[in-house]
Parts: sequence; C-alpha cells; structure tokens
Amino acid sequence: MHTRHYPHTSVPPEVLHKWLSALLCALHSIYFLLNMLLIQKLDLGFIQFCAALFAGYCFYASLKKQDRPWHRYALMAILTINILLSASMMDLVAGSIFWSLALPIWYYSLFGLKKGFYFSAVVMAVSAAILFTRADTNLFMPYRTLFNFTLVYISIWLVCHIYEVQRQKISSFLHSLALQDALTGVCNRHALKTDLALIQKQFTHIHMLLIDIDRFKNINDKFGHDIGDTVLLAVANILSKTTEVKEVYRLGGEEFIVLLKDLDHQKAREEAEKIRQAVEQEIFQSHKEDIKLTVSIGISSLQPEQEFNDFLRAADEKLYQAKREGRNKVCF
Ligand SMILES: Nc1nc2c(ncn2[C@@H]2O[C@H](COP(=O)(O)OP(=O)(O)OP(=O)(O)O)[C@@H](O)[C@H]2O)c(=O)[nH]1
Repeated sequence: MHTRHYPHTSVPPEVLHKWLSALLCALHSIYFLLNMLLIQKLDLGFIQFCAALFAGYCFYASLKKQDRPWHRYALMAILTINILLSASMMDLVAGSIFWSLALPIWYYSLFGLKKGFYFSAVVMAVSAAILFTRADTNLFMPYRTLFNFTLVYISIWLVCHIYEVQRQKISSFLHSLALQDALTGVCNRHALKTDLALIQKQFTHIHMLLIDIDRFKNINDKFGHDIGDTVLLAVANILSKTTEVKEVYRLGGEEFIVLLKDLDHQKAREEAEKIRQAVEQEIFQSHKEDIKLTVSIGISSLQPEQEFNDFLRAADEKLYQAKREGRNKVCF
C-alpha cells in the first residue's frame, strides 16, 4: 500500500517553519546588534549574523513555496548550536541557557514524536552538562541550579510529548473516520479519489474493477438487513484476500472497487475472474440457510489525463453490460 499524505491536525510543520524562520530572523538580528554594539562579543555576533541571514532565507523560500525539509533541520541545528554556544561562552547570569527550555516545543512541532524525543534528550544532556561545569560562582550552586533547570526542562518536555502522542492518536482516528468505510473497514470513496490521484503519478497501467453483488436486494428482503450487512463485510474480506494488490474500496451500497496497478489488460481480467470465482465458491452463513452469491464486474483502464468520473463511468458501463448479459460475469 502506498503512503497517503494526510492533512495535519494541528498547525502544519510548513506553516510553523515559515513563521518560526521569520521570528528567528528577527531574534538573531537583535542578538547580533546586542553582541556587536553593547557587549562587543564579535565571534558570537558573527554567528548571530549568519543565523539571521539563513533564517531570513528560509522565510523567503517559505513565502515562495520553495522550502525544503532540510531547511527545518538546518534552522533548528543553527538555533540549537547558537543557544548552547552562547550558554557556554557567556556568563551564566546572562541567562542564555533559558532559551534551551523552548527547544522541545519547536522540535516536537517541527519533527514529530520520535525525533522530538531524541533531540530534546540530547539538548537536555548537553545543557545540563554546560550548567554543571559552569555553575561555579557564588550566584549559582551547581546541584541546586542543575536540579531546578532539569525539572523545568523535563516538565516542558513531558507536556510536549503527551500533547504530540494525543495529537497523533486523534489524527489517525479522524483519518480512519474520513477515509474508511464504517461497515466493512475497507477504504471509502473519498480515499479512492485521493489514492487514485497519487497512484496516477507513479504508475502507467491502472485498472479499475467495479464489483457489484448480484440481486443483493433479495438477500436483504429474505434474510434481513443485518444479514445483508454481514454479507457485505464478508465480500469485502474476500476482495481484500483475493487481490494481491490490496487497494479495495466500498463505493457505497453493494458496490466495491479494486484498483490494480502495473498489470496489463490480460492480467487485470484474470484478477477480476479470480474475484468472481472466489465469491461464487464462497458459502455465506445465515441463521436460516446457507447463502450463495455472485458478483458482476466491469473493468476500465485509465487513459492518460482521464478524470476520475470518466474512469468510473467507463467501468460502470462495462458493469451494466455484465448485468445485461446475465450477471456473474466479467466485462472489459
Ligand atoms: N444490508 C445492507 N443493504 C444495503 C446497504 N446499502 C445498500 N443496500 C441495499 O442494496 C440493495 C441494492 O439493490 P439494487 O440496486 O436494486 O440491486 P440488486 O438487487 O443488487 O440487483 P442488481 O444489481 O441488478 O443485480 C438495496 O436493497 C439497498 O437497500 C447496506 O449498507 N447494508
């Protein structure tokens, strides 16, 4: 199964990156001026200047929609090095180390759970080491300062972690609601459209099998709607098991779609025939009696630049040809 790209359920990393790079450009510029004009730390000032330039470039690239994932990593790496370097070079009373408390928030928001966790852990270890080795004046007691700093850092880190875990859970729940058919668990029509747009970019030979259960109304009428539902679920399972490529969708009612990638016409027809036979041979159980079913299948082959609706219509025409010719048939 290919990877679907879902919309983000909170602020998307690209948007966050854009405004974060603007903020960092402003902050680095302020620190550049402070270092150069007020405290004459030329080396730090130079680093701040380069960081401000890069953050400005990232903001510009984001505005032009030309930002790349490596921009985020570079931006955060520069910021992290900057903070840790300032903390180790400047007097502790200047408080540069406090900036490292903000890093877990940015790491989790930009890079997600796993990387957020590891990056935060590394920064905590390095910050604590700097604090411990530098807390040597009367103003800072090594253990007490380190103890408080570490606890504050861990509290912020923990909140970020819990928030991100929850966000991911809610996100996958919402996606399953939006893209899965509630009854059968296979993908729904919305997922079909999204997937087809992606598959279309990657594969040249794409076939759609439109599968309709024959005389399904009789099942509902004779055995009841609940048994009808069970039969739909069983058919969905057969489709998922029978096709090697597991792109199975429920279009609605008793209609299903299987998308086949990278198969020629002959192979697509063979796959459809396999499905038809698998359903025909299955015995569906009900409390009254065993149920035998058949399906009719229409196949269409995706033409270059063809729209989704036309692709579907072509399969639909073939499906109705199969129905007209007596059902339990594959038409291409
Ligand atoms: N149990 C159940 N029935 C459904 C569901 N969705 C649609 N149906 C029923 O599916 C039946 C479809 O019937 P028709 O469109 O007349 O087609 P058919 O009886 O399968 O006949 P042909 O397609 O011509 O072979 C209707 O009775 C719908 O009520 C569902 O989610 N559950």
